[in-house]
Amino acid sequence: MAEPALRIDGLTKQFGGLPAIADVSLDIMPGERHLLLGPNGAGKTTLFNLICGDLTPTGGSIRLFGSELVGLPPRKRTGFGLARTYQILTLFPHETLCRNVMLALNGLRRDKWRAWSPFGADASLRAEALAILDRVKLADLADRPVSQTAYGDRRRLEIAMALALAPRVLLLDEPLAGLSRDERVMVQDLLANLPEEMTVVLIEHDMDVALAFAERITLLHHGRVVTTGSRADIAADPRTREVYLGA
Ligand SMILES: Nc1ncnc2c1ncn2[C@@H]1O[C@H](COP(=O)(O)OP(=O)(O)OP(=O)(O)O)[C@@H](O)[C@H]1O
Repeated sequence: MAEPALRIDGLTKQFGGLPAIADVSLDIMPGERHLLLGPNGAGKTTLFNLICGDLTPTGGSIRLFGSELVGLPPRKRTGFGLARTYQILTLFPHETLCRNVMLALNGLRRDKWRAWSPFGADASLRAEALAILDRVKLADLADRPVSQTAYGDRRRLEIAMALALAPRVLLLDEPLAGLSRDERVMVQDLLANLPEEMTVVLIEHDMDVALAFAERITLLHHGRVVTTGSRADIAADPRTREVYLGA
């Protein structure tokens, strides 16, 4: 059997005495579209924070294509092929959209400190950034500062910056939150056309979108995995109803 893209084993995170993630084990296979489902406070964002290194687990292991991530700083994890978007925007507001993407691309380049090639004048880097902005239909706004763009544009820019990292595993935290109807269609279309080999883990509260996208689903509740399975498995499982209805 192929090696999982992401193998989480016995993962635990306590805040004070309370476990936000409790003994979570989960395999996500290469190219899988995986949805993390669960009511508010279930631990979905905490799990993302642990995977990308914004939080340190109390115990357990997280392997990306066999390499242990626990103990590595977030930048190193990016180098292994991991990228994420945040519910809270993390952009450089006074830089243009194009320069934001160039900065993301530049972070991957080995020759980033080449003193004789001023960053802003790097034509190939700019062309690459423009191509990525085009994928999220933002090429028209390339030279506008982020601070002068609408919320929906920023959310799409954030996805563009994650794509600029050419990730093998992409974590998307509510990519549709706060978007207009047109923008939602645009992002849904973008999600549907991500490279097949890219593994995507999604947190999304819009069930229609989430279920249309995901092949496998993990239901979390109180920081624990209740069940993992296909859409049909999760829909038929009485525990799904119990978790959502608090029965
Ligand atoms: N930095 C923190 N300090 C203390 N407790 C935290 C911290 N971050 C999360 N928690 C707690 O961990 C639990 C899980 O929160 P988390 O944000 O991961 O849930 P979630 O499933 O992403 O919820 P939502 O759907 O509302 O975003 C909650 O009880 C939350 O209060």
